[in-house]
Amino acid sequence: MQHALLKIEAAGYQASDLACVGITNQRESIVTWDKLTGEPLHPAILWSDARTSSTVHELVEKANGDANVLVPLTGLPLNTYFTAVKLRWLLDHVPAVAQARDQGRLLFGTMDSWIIYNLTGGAGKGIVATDVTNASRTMLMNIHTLQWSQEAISFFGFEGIDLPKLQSSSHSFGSICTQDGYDGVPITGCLGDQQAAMVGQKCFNPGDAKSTFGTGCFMLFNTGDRPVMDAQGLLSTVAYQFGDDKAYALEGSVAVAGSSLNWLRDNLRVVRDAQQVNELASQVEDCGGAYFVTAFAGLFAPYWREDARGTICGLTQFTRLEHLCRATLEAVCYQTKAILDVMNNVSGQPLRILKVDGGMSNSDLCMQIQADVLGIEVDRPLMRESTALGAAIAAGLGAGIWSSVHDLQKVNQQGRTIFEAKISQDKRDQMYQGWQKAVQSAYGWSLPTPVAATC
Ligand SMILES: Nc1ncnc2c1ncn2[C@@H]1O[C@H](COP(=O)(O)OP(=O)(O)O)[C@@H](O)[C@H]1O
Ligand SMILES: O=P(O)(O)OC[C@H](O)CO
Repeated sequence: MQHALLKIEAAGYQASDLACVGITNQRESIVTWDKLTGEPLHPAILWSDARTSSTVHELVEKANGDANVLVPLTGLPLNTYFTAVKLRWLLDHVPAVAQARDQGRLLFGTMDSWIIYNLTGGAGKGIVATDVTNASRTMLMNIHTLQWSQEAISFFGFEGIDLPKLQSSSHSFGSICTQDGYDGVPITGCLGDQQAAMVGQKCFNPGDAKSTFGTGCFMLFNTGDRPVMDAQGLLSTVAYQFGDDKAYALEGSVAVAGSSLNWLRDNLRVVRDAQQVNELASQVEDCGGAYFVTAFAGLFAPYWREDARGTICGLTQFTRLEHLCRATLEAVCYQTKAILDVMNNVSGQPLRILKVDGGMSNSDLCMQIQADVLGIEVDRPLMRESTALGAAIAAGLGAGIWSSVHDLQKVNQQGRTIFEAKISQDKRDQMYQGWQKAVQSAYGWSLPTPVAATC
C-alpha cells in the first residue's frame, strides 16, 4: 500500500484523488483465517501447489472414479488446481483449521477475499466477499446460476462453513479502512487475474481470445452469455459480470510458462535472467530436435495428467544451452497450440488473432515462435499490464466512471505489435509432431497411478 502511495505521489496525485480501487489476484490460491482474531491459520496454498494429489485421488474414488463428476455443475474437473480441493486438504491435514471449523471460527477465501477483508478493517469488521470470476475457480459455485452450490458443498463435506459473500465483478465491496492514507476509498471492482487480463484486452465479444504469459500461461476465449459445457479438456469459467452484462469463457491453463525461465536461472543456474534466455535462444535457428516438456507438477489443459513430470528429450552430442533455452520458450507455445486446437474444435470458429500480454510476452522471440507454431497473428499491446487495466475497468464501471464496456473502445489501442507466422505448414506440423511425442515421454513419472481427467 505504501509503495503504491509513493507511485501515486510520484505521478503528481494523492490518495485522496482516488475515485475507486479494483482488486485483481492470483486465482484458486487459498487462505484460511480465524474469524475472531483475523489471523491466518496456515500459510496460503498457491494454485500450482500439487501437495493435494492424495486428496484428489480420494475425491475421485468417492465419485466412483469419475474425475469429471462436478464438470456439469462447476465447469471444472477434480484436480489439485482448484480451491475446494485445497480446503479439503487443509481440513484433513492441519489441526488448527479443523479445530476452527468445529468451533465455528473458520473463514476462508481466495486471495481477493483475504485482501478485501483486510482492506475493510480485518478482525471483527472486515467484509468477507468474492466475485463470481474468482468463485468460478473454487469448484463450489454453480456456473449456471452464479450462486454457491449446495451439491458441491456437500460433495466436499463443507456443510456449516461460512463462505464469502458472492458478488458481481463490479460492486461496492466496501471502503478502505487501513489508516494509511487511503481511508474511505471505495473498492468497486474485483476480478481473478486472468479474467482481468481478458477485460484489459477488451475481449468483450464472443470469439475474442487472449493469452497471458506470466508464471503460468492462460488462454481465455469469450463464449458469450452461456457456459460451454462440452469443453473437451478445457475449463468453463466466468469471464466477468458487470451488472446484467455477463460473459463466460473457455479456458486453457498451462501451469508452467515464465516459471520455467526462473527454473533455468534459479535451479540450473545457467542464465542470469529471462532476457539472457532470449539472447541465447536467438543464437540458434531451432532446438536441434530437443524438446522440453515443462511438466514440473503435472500437465494442465488439455492433457490433465498429474503423473507427468518435466522431461527433456531428443538430445544429441551437439545439443547446447542455446537449444535448451529455445526449447524452454517453445514449450509454452506448443501447449498453447494444443489448447487452441481444442478451442477451435469446441467453438467451431477458428481463432484468427490471439491477443497476448504478461511478462513472457516481452520476448519478441517467444511471440514470433508462438505465431509460427499457431499459424495465426499474435497481437501484443505496448502497455502490457492488462491485468491491472482490467481491474481498473471493473472498478471504474462499478463507480460509474464508464456506463458500459462499450465506452472503452479507445482504451489501450496505441502501439500494438503484430507477429505474423513465417514458417510453412509442413515445418509447423513437423515441429508439433515432435512435441506430441515428447509429451508422451513425460507421462507416468509420478506415482500413484494417474487420474486422467478430461472435461
Ligand atoms: N524478457 C522476458 N522474456 C521472457 N520471459 C520474461 C521476460 N521478462 C519476464 N519474463 C517472465 O515473465 C514472468 C513474470 O511475468 P508476470 O506477468 O509478471 O507474471 P505473474 O503475473 O504471474 O507474476 C517471469 O516468470 C519471467 O520469467
Ligand atoms: O499470475 P500467474 O501466472 O501466477 O497466474 C495465476 C492464475 O490466476 C492461476 O490460475
